Amino acid sequence: MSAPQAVPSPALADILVEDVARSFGSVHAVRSVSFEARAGEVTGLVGPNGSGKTTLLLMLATLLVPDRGTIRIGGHDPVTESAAVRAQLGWMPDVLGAWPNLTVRRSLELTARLYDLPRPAAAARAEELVELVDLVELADRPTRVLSRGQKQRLSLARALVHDPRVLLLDEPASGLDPGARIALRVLLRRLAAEGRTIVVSSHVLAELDELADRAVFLEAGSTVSAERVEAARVAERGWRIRAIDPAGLYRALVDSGVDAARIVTEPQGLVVPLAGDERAAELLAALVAAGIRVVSFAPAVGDLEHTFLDLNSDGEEAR
Ligand SMILES: Nc1ncnc2c1ncn2[C@@H]1O[C@H](COP(=O)(O)OP(=O)(O)OP(=O)(O)O)[C@@H](O)[C@H]1O
Repeated sequence: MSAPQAVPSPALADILVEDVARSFGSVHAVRSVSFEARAGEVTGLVGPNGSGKTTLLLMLATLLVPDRGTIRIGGHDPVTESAAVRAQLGWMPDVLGAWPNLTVRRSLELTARLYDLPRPAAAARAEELVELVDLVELADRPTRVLSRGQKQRLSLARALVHDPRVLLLDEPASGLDPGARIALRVLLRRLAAEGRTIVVSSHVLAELDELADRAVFLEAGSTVSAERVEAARVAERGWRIRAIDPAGLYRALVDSGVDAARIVTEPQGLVVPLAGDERAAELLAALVAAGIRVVSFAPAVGDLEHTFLDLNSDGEEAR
């Protein structure tokens, strides 16, 4: 992820959100959110619990009316042109509201019929989708028997039924085992490469790091500014270093100016706080020049997680 924050530029935006707000009584769930999402890209929505991600997605999905601001999906307004928006949009909620007694196959057929597909086309689409999300073996079981991860996959299949150009996914990876997560990532990257616009909210930041082309950070219902995100991204973070000779590595780190009191020993290596890629590159060069046989040298957490944690610690200090 090289460009972590979406910067609005309406000409390129497939989804455009400008200064959107929504309250529930006295609770300001979304205070001021602005961002864009582009076709062919996966945009990640990142924020702590209660920061307004689901409320925002519901407004994009035409299911909740904003109190203020502008939303455009492919140029259409979800409030005044909800039919046009729904026709091009697939929505995967965080909890599947399935028809419990219908089979997986029937529930997909029925969803396709609701999108006006004729009966044979709906059956064929259901068949394609159970294969796509790997539910063939469960296709004739009622949806109530599905596990959480299997329900997530059915929910994704339902979102894809009408081959939408825009996909909104609320926590799609939650409940998925590691294999299913990789399959989801591969599928979403493929759908984006086909030119779709994909917005994903997730707490699984390592997952989003590999999936998202850009990220929008939310904090207490507002988008975090690009400047703050960049400052958090380049702030000091732990780098994990492993060498053939750990004791030699430790000595070389101290000789290179790293504060011994801040070196943390972990089973997978020594963790050292470093600010910025330049400093990391210098230290690696110094270790190699000192004859240390370095096996691995990488940030201890991914870009998104580091930025998220740094922004949150900012927020804590401000409170
Ligand atoms: N229908 C509602 N009525 C009252 N308050 C609500 C309603 N929906 C959301 N909220 C409140 O709005 C805030 C934002 O909630 P939202 O579900 O959008 O956050 P989120 O970022 O999706 O959280 P999480 O990561 O936990 O899913 C929370 O304080 C929540 O309690």
